[in-house]
Amino acid sequence: MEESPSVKSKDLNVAEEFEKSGMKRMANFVVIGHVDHGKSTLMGRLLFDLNVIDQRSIDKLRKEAETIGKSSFALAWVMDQTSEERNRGVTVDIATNHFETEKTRFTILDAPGHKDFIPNMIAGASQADFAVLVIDASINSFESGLRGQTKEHALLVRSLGVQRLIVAVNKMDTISWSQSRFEEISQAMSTFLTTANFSSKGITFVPCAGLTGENVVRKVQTSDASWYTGPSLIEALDASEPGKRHIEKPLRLTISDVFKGGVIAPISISGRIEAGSVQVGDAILAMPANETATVKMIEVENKPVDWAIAGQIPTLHLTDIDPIHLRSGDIVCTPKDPVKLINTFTCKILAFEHVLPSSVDVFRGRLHTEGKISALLARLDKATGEIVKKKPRVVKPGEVSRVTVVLEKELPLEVGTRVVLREGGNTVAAGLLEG
Ligand SMILES: Nc1nc2c(ncn2[C@@H]2O[C@H](COP(=O)(O)OP(=O)(O)OP(=O)(O)O)[C@@H](O)[C@H]2O)c(=O)[nH]1
Repeated sequence: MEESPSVKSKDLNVAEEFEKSGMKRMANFVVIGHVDHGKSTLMGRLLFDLNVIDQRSIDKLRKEAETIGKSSFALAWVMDQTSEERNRGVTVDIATNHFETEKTRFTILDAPGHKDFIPNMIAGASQADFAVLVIDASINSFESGLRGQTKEHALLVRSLGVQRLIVAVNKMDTISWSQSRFEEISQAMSTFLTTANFSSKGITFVPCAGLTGENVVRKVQTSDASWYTGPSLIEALDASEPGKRHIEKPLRLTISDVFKGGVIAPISISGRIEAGSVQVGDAILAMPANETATVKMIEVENKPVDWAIAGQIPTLHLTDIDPIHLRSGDIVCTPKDPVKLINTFTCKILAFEHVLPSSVDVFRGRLHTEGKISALLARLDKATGEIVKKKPRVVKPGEVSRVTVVLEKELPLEVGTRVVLREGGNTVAAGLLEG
């Protein structure tokens, strides 16, 4: 009789297997920016020019787009795949797509720009090694984006641990590839981003036009752009070092999708492994439900594999669990070293708004609960983390402080987890759990 996969792959040393496999390095990036600045079009163009999608599919999309009078949306539709998104013309959830260069296997997490969808963006950003911030260079658009989501998104991804940013200064075709406009935008963004704790080494500005494809994969040809000698978007992406993989740590996976009633197993989940690894046959623990399950099969990018490691976004087909215990946003961990459920913690926050002891919604990725900031413990020096003032009365936007948060419902949280605090639909602060 053939050995079952669970016996075959049990007790592999996944870190060693990974070394041996010679697998390409992996990088996940999130695409952020103000609504309509061209995120989906830019990513659609990237996939199209890298031959990830063929001309026939694009023609089909264009035809469909024309029937509803939105032909310029065809490229964006490559990313915004669901019909709900098409009808509304905005991205409503995280779309993932893959492509590769000689060096790297990339996963694009396309986050929506619409204001109401910030929780989804938080979920995307918490899975990202770096971010592509798309800015519409055309007259007035950059400025209105700055008042809109451009700054908030940049602050959010930074507070979720993203250190590297590629700023795609997009729609350059609408301003005849104006060097002075590109420089004006780069200058204004640099000033803002360095005060938001990005190091200037971690930021690259790339002028491009997603709609025409100039300087995305193809170098820009027009003589208007002869002043530009820097990288194309794909070159800038390839030059980005992915974050460190925590393969040796205990398993932590955040569920982004749950699929019920599959052929392989009654329930399947997918999500990014933040730390550790998982192999076929493993027992896992789902939190906050605190229920165990068995991994029957693992797929990465639709191919069955024996194991998956930190940085990958696998689908796990599970048995021995009631599907009601698994929801998007939940955490999967190893029962040997589980993440604990807690209802009080201290965290270091970066304030986006004035922060006072008050009620807040606390997000860990998509998982969230109501709670309150019960105490402002100290204001901290941004660079050194040292205490500047004990028990401040209020924390101002841009300041870093240590606060105590009390939750109404327990959440699976541990030291080093990123949380976002929101109030009445606005992000007031983002922070790092300290204890
Ligand atoms: N001229 C020009 N138009 C562009 C370019 N890129 C995008 N557009 C247009 O800008 C509009 C918005 O583009 P999208 O890609 O849907 O923008 P988005 O940022 O993904 O929007 P959301 O998904 O709603 O957040 C569409 O009409 C695009 O055709 C560009 O490089 N040049």
